[in-house]
Amino acid sequence: TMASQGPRAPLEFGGPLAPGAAALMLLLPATMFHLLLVARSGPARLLGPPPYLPGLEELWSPRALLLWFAWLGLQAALYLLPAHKVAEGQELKDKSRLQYPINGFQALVLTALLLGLGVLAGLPLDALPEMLLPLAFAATLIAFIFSLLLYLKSQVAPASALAPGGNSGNPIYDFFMGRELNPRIHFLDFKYFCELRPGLIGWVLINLALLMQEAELRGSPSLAMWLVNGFQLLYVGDALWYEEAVLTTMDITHDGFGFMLVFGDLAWVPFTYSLQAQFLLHHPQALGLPMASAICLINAVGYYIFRGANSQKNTFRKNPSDPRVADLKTISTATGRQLLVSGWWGMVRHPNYLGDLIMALAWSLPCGASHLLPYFYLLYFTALLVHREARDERQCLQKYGLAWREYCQCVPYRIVPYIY
Ligand SMILES: NC(=O)C1=CN([C@@H]2O[C@H](COP(=O)(O)OP(=O)(O)OC[C@H]3O[C@@H](n4cnc5c(N)ncnc54)[C@H](OP(=O)(O)O)[C@@H]3O)[C@@H](O)[C@H]2O)C=CC1
Ligand SMILES: CC(C)=CCC[C@@H](C)[C@H]1CC=C2C3=C(CC[C@@]21C)[C@@]1(C)CC[C@H](O)C(C)(C)[C@@H]1CC3
Repeated sequence: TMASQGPRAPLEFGGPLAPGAAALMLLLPATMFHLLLVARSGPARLLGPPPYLPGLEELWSPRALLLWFAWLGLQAALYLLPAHKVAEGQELKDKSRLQYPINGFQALVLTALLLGLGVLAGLPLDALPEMLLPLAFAATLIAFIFSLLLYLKSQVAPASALAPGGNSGNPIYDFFMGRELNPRIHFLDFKYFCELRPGLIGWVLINLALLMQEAELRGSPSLAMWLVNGFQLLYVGDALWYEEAVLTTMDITHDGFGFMLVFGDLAWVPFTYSLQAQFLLHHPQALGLPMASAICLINAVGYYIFRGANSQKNTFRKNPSDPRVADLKTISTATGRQLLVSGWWGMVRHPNYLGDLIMALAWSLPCGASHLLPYFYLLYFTALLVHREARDERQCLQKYGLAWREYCQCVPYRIVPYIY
């Protein structure tokens, strides 16, 4: 059936004109290439001009495109392997629930095993850092083409399959936000697959390749490089271990799958989230044990809050009488669902964001204080989470009305206690 226009939602990124979707579609790839170029330049100035503008011959490489297809094929094959659990997503508009395989951690381990065997057999993993520019260019091309295919696919999707936010009727805005909520072919759910597999695992793979190249260059990887690799591997391992929790995030339940998420998942995450390791390869930092221990402590505190808060909410949402959460104070809402007002969710309204931000700081600190560049992730992530918090707040107010206002009165701070 042809899609009829579903309910119109307010535009979430300021409409199709600058600083809206069209501008972001240029700005996001431009920022990614800027970061890639600046990280390898001597001065490494985040706010300065890029050291040079690369020609097409430096960006375009059929080998890089082939590598991407091989990587996507490998991850899709691992996704389609039998899973120990198949989870059900949230209820959709038509009252149905989609099924999702829970085998992301297995995919991470199998990827590591396959790559380990590959390296033993002579796979030149340390050649990857040299290919970052063409790989990022290939990812950008794939993101544009894939988003276009998804936009076309959404034209033949039933109205009930459309996302609330990507259905404005403006083609540029809808291409950016994504029209269809959960585009999939049979069991292969594109958004769920892209959010957790090729980009996230690609990110730690790029980090590892940078570590190996540093070892080749300087005899052994630096302590700073070990810390960045370890912290970010923990983050990605955690995301895949608790994979099922992603099914309740707004990306899966509310946002369409358009250029923003496709580019975010496939290009932005692997190539900009690995910025600290890229910086360290070209700008080695001396890091003493006392400072390294302090940074590990900061990461551990951040992880403790992040995991504690996310697990507490997930446990509560699955079963409010679970003994681990049964003693927490709650507010009842008209929907029949309850809101936690003590424990982590009584400290601030988004304790998980706070933990995530503390970890972001710990990922930058090993890079020293001489440059702003390695702190880019912290700055971008603060902006992303402030914006995300505002969107979630709007959605919760709509869902829970007065009960949400009562929660805001009981827990007045959003992310940082007594500050914000
Ligand atoms: N590294 C990265 O680039 C990014 C990381 N993240 C991380 O992803 C994780 C998920 O974040 P996100 O999807 O934004 O949202 P959350 O996991 O914070 O979920 C928000 C939802 O939780 C429920 N909720 C809110 N308050 C309460 C309460 N007091 N008691 C019970 N339930 C409550 C509401 O949904 P309901 O009531 O319907 O259950 C609300 O919509 C976070 O840890 C975040 O830091 C996010 C974006 C990018
Ligand atoms: C600037 C730009 C292109 C924005 C797109 C935003 C995306 C990069 C992020 C939106 C939500 C994300 C999440 C994660 C990664 C970044 C994106 C895709 C996430 C998979 C990271 C790991 C976490 O543990 C998580 C699973 C909770 C998280 C989910 C949201």
